Amino acid sequence: MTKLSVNINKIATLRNSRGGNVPNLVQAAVDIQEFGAEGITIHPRPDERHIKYQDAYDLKPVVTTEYNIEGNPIDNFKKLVLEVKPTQVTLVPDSVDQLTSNAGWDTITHQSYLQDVIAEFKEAGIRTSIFIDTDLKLIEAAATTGTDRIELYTEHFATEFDRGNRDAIKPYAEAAVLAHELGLGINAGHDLSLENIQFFKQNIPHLAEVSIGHALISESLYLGLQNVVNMYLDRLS
Ligand SMILES: CC(=O)[C@@H](O)[C@H](O)COP(=O)(O)O
Ligand SMILES: NCC(=O)COP(=O)(O)O
Repeated sequence: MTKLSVNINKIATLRNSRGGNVPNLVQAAVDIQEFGAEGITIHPRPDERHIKYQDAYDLKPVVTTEYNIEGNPIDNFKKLVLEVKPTQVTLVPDSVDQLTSNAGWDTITHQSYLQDVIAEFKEAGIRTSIFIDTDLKLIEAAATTGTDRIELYTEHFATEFDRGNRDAIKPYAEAAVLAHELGLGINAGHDLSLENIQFFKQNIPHLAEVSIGHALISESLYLGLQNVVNMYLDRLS
């Protein structure tokens, strides 16, 4: 079964645009879970452009499914995650000012750093995942970091899918097969959408979770949030 974790960053973007509390992020998380989503994801960036650090604390009591906090493990982020204790932390090698996530970890170069950070979160009882590309050498090195899971970075797949290139799925399928053989759980995310999610799901073995935000919230502007959540669940079933 592949769990749908809804990334609510873009709801926070809308909320912040007027400086108040509309739409209410906590209520949105409650409703999204009632609509059937199996997780809530947030990505508090250092500039708090959308999710604020306080949101991570405010959401903790209402996320009764799986709570996934994503980010670069800088000191403030590590402190936040260790205090909030979500179900899962997903480590992403983002720089402070980049527009969005655009690369996975170099698990070879950063092997010892990742080992230390992952050990700290695992010691706190938090499941770990690391954002990664499909390079098989990087997948192999991910296994020795001690991480519970990897999150396949799916932007390239989504871009190629839009161009009609269905062969772009092959590196992701190969990476998933290797990761499973190495004992790694498999998540995926970035630019997944109603258009591409079913094809992705059908071709990726052992897919435990997808985290989807930008497309899902954009699609909800036209089709409604509850309807879109259920459309994703149908495509993932
Ligand atoms: C790691 C990942 O792919 C998502 O967390 C994505 O980065 C969302 O971040 P933004 O909503 O800031 O684009
Ligand atoms: N980890 C991916 C995520 O949380 C959402 O990415 P996107 O769907 O906003 O591109």
